[in-house]
Amino acid sequence: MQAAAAGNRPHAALLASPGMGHLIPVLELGKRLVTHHDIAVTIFVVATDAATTKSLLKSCPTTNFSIVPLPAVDVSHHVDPSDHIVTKLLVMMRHSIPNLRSAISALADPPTALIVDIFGTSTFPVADELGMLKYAFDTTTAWFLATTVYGSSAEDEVARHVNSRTPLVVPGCKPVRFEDTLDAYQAMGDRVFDEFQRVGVELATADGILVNTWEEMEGETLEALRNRKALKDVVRAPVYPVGPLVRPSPPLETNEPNDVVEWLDGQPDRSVIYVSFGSGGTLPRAQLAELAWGLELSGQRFVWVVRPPPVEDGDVSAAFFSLEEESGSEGPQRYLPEGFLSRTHDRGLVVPMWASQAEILAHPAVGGFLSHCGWNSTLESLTNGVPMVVWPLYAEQKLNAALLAEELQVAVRPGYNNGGVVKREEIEEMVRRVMVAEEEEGKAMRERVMELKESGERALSRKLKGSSYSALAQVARELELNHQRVVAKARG
Ligand SMILES: O=c1ccn([C@@H]2O[C@H](COP(=O)(O)OP(=O)(O)O[C@H]3O[C@H](CO)[C@@H](O)[C@H](O)[C@H]3O)[C@@H](O)[C@H]2O)c(=O)[nH]1
Repeated sequence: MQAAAAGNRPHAALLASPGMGHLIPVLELGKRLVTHHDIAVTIFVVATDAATTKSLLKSCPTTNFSIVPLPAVDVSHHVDPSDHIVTKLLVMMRHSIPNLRSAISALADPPTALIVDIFGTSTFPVADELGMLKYAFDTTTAWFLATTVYGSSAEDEVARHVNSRTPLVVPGCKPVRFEDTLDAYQAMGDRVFDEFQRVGVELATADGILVNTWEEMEGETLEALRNRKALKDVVRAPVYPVGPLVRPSPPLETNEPNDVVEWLDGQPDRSVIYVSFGSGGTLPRAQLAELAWGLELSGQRFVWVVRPPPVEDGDVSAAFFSLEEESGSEGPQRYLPEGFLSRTHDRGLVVPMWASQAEILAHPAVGGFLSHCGWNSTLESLTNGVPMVVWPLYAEQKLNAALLAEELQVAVRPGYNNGGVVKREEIEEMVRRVMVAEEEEGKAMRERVMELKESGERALSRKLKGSSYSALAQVARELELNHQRVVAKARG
């Protein structure tokens, strides 16, 4: 834990739900509020893997920035082990409300705003009780935000979408195909659906919603969230696109020895495809084998972060709460095809469980990313100019895949196969389409990615007063005004 935030500037409490995919963008938002907008920040973190969290703290500001872990809550009596990951997260966050309330109340410098990620909206009443402004931070796309809020107000339309497998038409946005829809909608009738619908309702009560996207990335959807009557009526709160907020790769002087980076140093530029399924993704055993074969047949260099297959084949988010290294010495050999590691040892690196992804994607040797398209991984890829093979697994990832492959055309994706195994030939072909330098398609994708990378940089630029910089500056102004009101009231 670092020193408590203090001083006369506005102070915001940020709340991160479990999982690196939520903690990382919340930390980045906090850093930016401190360094660019002179806001003091305290970040409350609900149970996340301690070792990896520690590694993230190295690049955090040392003043006006504190991190407070909230005590772990035992929700085993409130969720079933088979419940969807989204249900588990939402229940954990709800049961963290008393801890959050006492932790905020214990701060010497009381924060005047609460900013929560999308799983933390149930804590808004704490902000109301303590007279704080309340903001949500959508750590994924504007399209997801529009769908979630609209879907919570149009249950009949969602039911039609699910039952007749027709697209969900969210006003002003690209329609959501059933095949790309949110996990929570596909599970209509299960607990996760009701839990998720509640998020949409709570989101609509925020004083503002920050989104990790930018104007050039999702201009049309952002416009719909702002101006289209049908959506504006359900969203109500102003929407602030503040992205792309991504974890920087460590600056050179703080680099620690890293085997993967050393290996990449020896490879030609843009010759390596990086393969990873985010902080919680795993593949069933049969799919792991096909992926190994596909990579081998593609003839391309690769770095692959591998996790053991889940006990239940369908449980593709199995590693979400547990990133423990495997015990025993066999490691990935146990579940990869026999001889794969020795046949590919001169052009491939298999990394068990976790790799320093931000550094890897920033390396010039990396020319493609096969990813589950979690939004942080996506942004890390785009901001490094790396086109993708997108392989969505759960949550809103199919929506992201559609955006990347069809709308932005910076990725290829497997055909729909109803959850079956993607075959080695298809994997080989996708990898080659992105990686082989002579492929026109790959070249065109790379150019589009570079345009997005540059537009993202412009959006964040303080000097150019870019759109995302200005949106966060507006939020900071609101915090400042509220802070002044609170100070004036306290003085009587
Ligand atoms: O070996 C690894 C694996 C992951 N990461 C980092 O962990 C983060 C993973 O985030 P993300 O790519 O968004 O994946 P998830 O952890 O799966 O993210 C959850 O949160 C995202 C943002 O809300 C959603 O888009 C996803 O669907 C949801 O699963 C990224 O910053 C990665 O760089 C590493 O550093 N090393």
